[in-house]
Amino acid sequence: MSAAWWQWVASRDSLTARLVSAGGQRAFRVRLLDQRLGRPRRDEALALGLPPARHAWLREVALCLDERPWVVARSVVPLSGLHGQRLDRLGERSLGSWLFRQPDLERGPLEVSADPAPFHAASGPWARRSLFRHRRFAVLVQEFFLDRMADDLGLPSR
Ligand SMILES: C=C(O[C@@H]1C=C(C(=O)O)C=C[C@H]1O)C(=O)O
Repeated sequence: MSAAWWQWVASRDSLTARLVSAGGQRAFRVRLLDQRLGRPRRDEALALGLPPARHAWLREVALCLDERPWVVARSVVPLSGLHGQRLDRLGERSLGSWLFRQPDLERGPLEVSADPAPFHAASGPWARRSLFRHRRFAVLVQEFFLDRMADDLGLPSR
């Protein structure tokens, strides 16, 4: 991985905040692609330690700068840790801006891959995921960096 991509992929603070800052004059927007109760994929259930058929809250978004998606993300939240948090009300507000305001937030190790997003057609160089915990609330956040981000920021292709 190039050093320029490492800066993005290995960062552990809010990606939303980093995108806003890197975007400069461009307008940041979270575009909601889908949110529903459903079955996580097998690898997601494993990462969360959930029994295979257990339903979870699924949220898929595109993080856009001037309406161009730079990152697409899919988050999976086990229902057992949801106590009154209305994630469906989040809508087009960033999950990160809520998450990073929570006290006692813990973030697990980042897992990196070059897998394409299974829910979006645009391709990209890198993907990563990590588990956030805040008391009993847990969310697996999976972020797929897209080629468009590399083009707009003049980053190397990988
Ligand atoms: C986890 C963060 O939030 C971002 C916002 C997301 C959303 O709104 O669904 C999803 C993934 C993240 O990239 C972050 O800012 O680091």
